[in-house]
Amino acid sequence: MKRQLILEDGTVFIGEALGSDNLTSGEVVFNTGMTGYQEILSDPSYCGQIVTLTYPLIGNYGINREDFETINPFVSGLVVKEACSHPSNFRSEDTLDAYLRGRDIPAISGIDTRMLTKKIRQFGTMKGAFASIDQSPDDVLARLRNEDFPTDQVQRVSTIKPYVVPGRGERIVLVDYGMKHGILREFTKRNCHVTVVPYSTTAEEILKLKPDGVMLSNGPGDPKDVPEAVEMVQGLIGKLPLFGICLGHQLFALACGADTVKMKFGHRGSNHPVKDIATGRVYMTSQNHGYAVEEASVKATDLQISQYALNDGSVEGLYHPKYAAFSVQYHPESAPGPEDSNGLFDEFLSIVKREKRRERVVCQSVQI
Ligand SMILES: NC(=O)CC[C@H](N)C(=O)O
Repeated sequence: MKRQLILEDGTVFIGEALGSDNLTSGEVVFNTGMTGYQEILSDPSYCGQIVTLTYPLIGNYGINREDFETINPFVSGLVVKEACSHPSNFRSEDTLDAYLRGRDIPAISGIDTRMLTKKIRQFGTMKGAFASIDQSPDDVLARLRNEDFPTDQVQRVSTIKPYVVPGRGERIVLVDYGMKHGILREFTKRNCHVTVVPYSTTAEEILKLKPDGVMLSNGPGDPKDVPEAVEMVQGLIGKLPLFGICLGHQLFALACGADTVKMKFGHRGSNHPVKDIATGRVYMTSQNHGYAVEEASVKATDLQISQYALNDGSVEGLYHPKYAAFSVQYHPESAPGPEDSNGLFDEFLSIVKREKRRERVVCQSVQI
């Protein structure tokens, strides 16, 4: 069965229907990873977006139990050149099409994804909608042009209640703005005692939990749509060690007085080179973001830039010179992608332990 993908600028792609028949709309973005479609589909940061995968064959290793980044996906749709219907992998339990249908995610295959990607690169990300073959593109366009991007994505994807993943190590509060489970895995792998809390948790509530450190997760949408999170981060800086990833990095920047901007087409892929200024080392990183911290705005704050993207020079890392707090725009938990920067979790935990020791020394001297 044929299906249409209609872009806000009037471009109409006709391809084959794939996945659910629940025809959605969303922001059309592209990801250049050669593998990792299962992690991409289940990354909550794609909430409200239709993801085009530039690698031409998708679904060839199927869908398995282990590679999900969340159980309930939030992506609005998927666009591929060729969808494989007969996957071959020892872990495969489902086809891409069956997964998409089961999770009510519409998709399209058989369109010129290179042309679509070049359009987005040239004109920037834009809205798009799936439509059945008999729908008039003009009607769909009229509806699409009147639609606003939602601003409540973080609220939609965050956990409703706090929950604990017990461990004998450091006590970490993980603020869930749309957390990829890879982040949780990194902490549990290191024996941490993790309390996952909703996006709207206040600084006071977090301090009451007496954690040793706080992790600000990734998440969908514009960081400026979650002012309560910025306020919460402001209430924690200097009181607890902080580590921010992606949306968490942007919230940390806003909390310190820097600004964020929407990028033309963002960074989404598994091979984005990032340079660390202090060491000169280049890391290949996994990325998925459409906003970035504006470099000029950082200069007016206490923050220091630690890393830059080599492709476009945008800010990729920040740290606070006075307090134990740092952040990165990319994904050190990878999933999918390279694990070059995985050591950042160890670095964070060694900062957490150092701060705990320092506090103990201060407490002992106060008692004396
Ligand atoms: N992966 C993320 O956390 C994305 C952050 C933010 N939603 C952006 O697109 O820039």
